[in-house]
Amino acid sequence: MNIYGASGHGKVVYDIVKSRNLQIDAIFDDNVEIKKFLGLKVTHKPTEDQLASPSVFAIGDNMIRKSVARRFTGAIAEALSHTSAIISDNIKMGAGTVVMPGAIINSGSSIGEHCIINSGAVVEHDVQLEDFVHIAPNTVITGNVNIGEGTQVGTGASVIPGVKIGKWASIGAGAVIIEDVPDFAVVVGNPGKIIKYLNE
Ligand SMILES: CC(=O)SCCNC(=O)CCNC(=O)[C@H](O)C(C)(C)COP(=O)(O)OP(=O)(O)OC[C@H]1O[C@@H](n2cnc3c(N)ncnc32)[C@H](O)[C@@H]1OP(=O)(O)O
Repeated sequence: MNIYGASGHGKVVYDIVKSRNLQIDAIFDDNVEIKKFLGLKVTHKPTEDQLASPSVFAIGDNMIRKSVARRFTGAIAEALSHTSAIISDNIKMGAGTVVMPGAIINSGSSIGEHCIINSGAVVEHDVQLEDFVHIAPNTVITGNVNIGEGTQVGTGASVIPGVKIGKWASIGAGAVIIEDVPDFAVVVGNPGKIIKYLNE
């Protein structure tokens, strides 16, 4: 398979692929200045043959990951998880999603495409995450929470049961979310308060 994104996030995705004993065929990156990644050659213009092998987008920024994924013409990898992650059999996970070391995803949850469930994050039962969501390291999403497309929940944040968070919102590191969050809102603190809205 291929890793698209020769970045810090890409290094952790590399470890996931290695933990599964999968073969890495190529590393892609749009930045022509990046020539090497963990000792491997970086490809800037993939060939048709390379595009036939499934790719995972190792790009931490949700908006950039979406734009790269949407214009990509090659095969896309199935969801990929580190062997140390604990994932219920009773969940759905879309293509391109990555689950980092030590993360937990419990029964009844549904994870969209190209999401990141980062190191040590907990996604409890019956959670629904739309595409391109990032749950940052050590964050806790409790039961029956819904999170819209492209939202990032910052490291160490907690979301109490049943809360709905809109699309392309940004939850600050360490925030405690106890009520619904609208689309594009930036929320920080305990209890979480809206400080601004991101430009649609
Ligand atoms: C493997 C990995 O590395 S995954 C990476 C995961 N990434 C994260 O967890 C990052 C989470 N991001 C944050 O917490 C950011 O601070 C954000 C998104 C909430 C806000 O970022 P910005 O829009 O740049 O806001 P900015 O830094 O200008 O701060 C605005 C105000 O909010 C406050 N603020 C920012 N973040 C927080 C926070 N997490 N908790 C409390 N207050 C905060 C600032 O102190 C500032 O207050 P002031 O106006 O009184 O001075």
